[in-house]
Amino acid sequence: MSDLHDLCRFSTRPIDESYITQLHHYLKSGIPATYTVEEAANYINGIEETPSTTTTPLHLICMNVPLGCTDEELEIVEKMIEILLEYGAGWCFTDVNNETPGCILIRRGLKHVGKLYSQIVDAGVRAELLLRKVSDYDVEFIDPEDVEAQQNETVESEVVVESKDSEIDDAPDAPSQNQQSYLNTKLEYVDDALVTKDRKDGVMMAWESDLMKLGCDSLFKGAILDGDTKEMDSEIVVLNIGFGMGIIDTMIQHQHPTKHYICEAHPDVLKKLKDDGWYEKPNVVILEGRWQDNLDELLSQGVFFNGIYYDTFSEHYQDMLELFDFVVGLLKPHGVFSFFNGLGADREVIYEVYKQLVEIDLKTYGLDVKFTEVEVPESTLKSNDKSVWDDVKRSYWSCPVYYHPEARFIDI
Ligand SMILES: C[S@@+](CC[C@H](N)C(=O)[O-])C[C@H]1O[C@@H](n2cnc3c(N)ncnc32)[C@H](O)[C@@H]1O
Repeated sequence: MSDLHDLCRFSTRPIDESYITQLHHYLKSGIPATYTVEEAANYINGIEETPSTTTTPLHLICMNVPLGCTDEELEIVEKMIEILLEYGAGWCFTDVNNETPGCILIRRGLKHVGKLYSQIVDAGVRAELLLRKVSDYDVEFIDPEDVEAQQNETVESEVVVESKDSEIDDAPDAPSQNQQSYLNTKLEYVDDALVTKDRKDGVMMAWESDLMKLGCDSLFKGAILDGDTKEMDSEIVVLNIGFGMGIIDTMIQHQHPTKHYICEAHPDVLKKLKDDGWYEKPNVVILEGRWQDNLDELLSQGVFFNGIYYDTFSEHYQDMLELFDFVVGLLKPHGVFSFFNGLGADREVIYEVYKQLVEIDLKTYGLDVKFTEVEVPESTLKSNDKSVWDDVKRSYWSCPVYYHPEARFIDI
């Protein structure tokens, strides 16, 4: 334990300006804001190997900020967090309990106390935007510690950006991480889920039905031409990307759209579409293959949609950004774009970061996204005795609230 770590434990009260002075002193004297308790312990004990967990000063602050601190003390703690972040403290390092600083605040019931939590979420958004710029411009780092810090952050953030999955133990070529290996993997429809046959990764699960209902309703809101008179479009055309269990597509069919496009890439799912008679439905058009290989054609045909829904598997946030290019070209002026919002959803704080990021990204495409907060079934939380993940190897959800997105062009 170093002096910096001691300071972040708040062993003396009140927490006053002297904390700020000391923090500045340690950081200016060269102690990195990311200096971990594990590194300090190794240093003291003469151990050379790099520790696998990273308990940073930010973790200590979140762990030790007193529950009953005064407003003045809280302001000092917020200032300390601000300073540490300015000095490069990472927002998504994980400690020995696999918790980030934000996770600790949530566990301690401090999510809504002062600005502590939002400071960390904001830092997450900034870090993700910065990392993107760094990768875009291939920036070179001069200080090796900077490289290490960025790499550490990237480890987590790469995991986060998937549309449906994120657990750290997966190899980059695992079906959940790599689209080609997913498409080569056998799938299996079981009772309440679609899973990969060998690993039992959940591709789609019935507990999401209520969320699909929200998605379906959003698509048809894009058919309303005038909010006051409720005048409807004479032709209602919708596109769903990712059939899975066909939950949202069945709901869409019940609304009798003029045309219903379904884009699906996996051969086993396409077989299910055939077996279940989807090819014979008069208003259904099946686009076989990945959306990346199909949507160009729709653009050149001049097809426009009242609603577009996106819910795939084994895709990354970067894929979604590429999809936005098509969305703006394919959506009617009153149209609605929605998607299964599982971005970073296996960790609440990351889920919040991606909620803000996707809002920023959609805005650059002229789309304004509104989120509706929905409580998800308790059975989706792994802490429960009986959970929806019992027979599934990997879970992709661990947040109490779902943020249902509905995006429209900004001036509509
Ligand atoms: C989570 S499921 C969709 C579930 C669906 N929303 C429902 O209500 O049942 C994801 C589906 O997307 C498909 N998929 C994955 N990547 C795709 C891509 N690039 N283009 C089209 N479909 C894709 C998968 O094969 C899978 O059937």
